[in-house]
Amino acid sequence: MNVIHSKFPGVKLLEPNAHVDHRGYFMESFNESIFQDIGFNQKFVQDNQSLSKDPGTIRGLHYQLNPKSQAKLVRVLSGVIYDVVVDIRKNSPTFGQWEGYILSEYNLRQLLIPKGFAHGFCTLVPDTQIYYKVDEFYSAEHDRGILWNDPEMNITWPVSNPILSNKDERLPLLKYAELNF
Ligand SMILES: Cc1cn([C@H]2C[C@H](O)[C@@H](COP(=O)(O)OP(=O)(O)O[C@H]3O[C@H](C)C(=O)[C@H](O)[C@H]3O)O2)c(=O)[nH]c1=O
Repeated sequence: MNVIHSKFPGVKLLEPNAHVDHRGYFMESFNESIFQDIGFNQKFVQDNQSLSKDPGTIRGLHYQLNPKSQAKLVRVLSGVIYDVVVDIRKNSPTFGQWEGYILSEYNLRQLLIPKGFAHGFCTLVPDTQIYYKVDEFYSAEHDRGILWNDPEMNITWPVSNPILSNKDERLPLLKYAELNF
């Protein structure tokens, strides 16, 4: 597993070792020992999967409030996404800063996102399916979000008129978001 560090301590891009042969490839898509080796000792308790039919779909930016905040391990089963994290830890020197990464069925990259970050992605091709592990169960009452195109965050998305859920269309700006990290 190759580990690529990001601008945020704790946010890491992971490149699994794919064993390629004439049939295709095999890889260990998750191995707990590797996460212990990189200092991630939380236990994943829930797996999620979503399909976005059209390119230019943005899901996010989402997070759960403490005590139900979630670390996430995101990967792409099929398709390509531009995956974005935003530091929402109020006392962090990088509060409100973001970074984006291309995850795809081709680069097999996975993104490890610790608690304290909002997460969202934009699909770049049709029928993109993502699969991600979280270390805290879903809690609708702790589910929060930040508007994708908040001008202060100024995220450079690959689309300007995305497909959004009704919920995501009405998310607050970061400065009005409820945060307790
Ligand atoms: C997240 C979640 C949702 N749901 C239900 C709630 C809604 O009735 C339905 C769709 O939920 P939502 O529109 O929040 O799904 P996404 O827009 O894909 O949100 C997710 O995508 C962004 C990028 C994330 O990082 C979050 O993990 C997650 O919020 O599934 C559940 O039953 N369990 C869950 O864990």
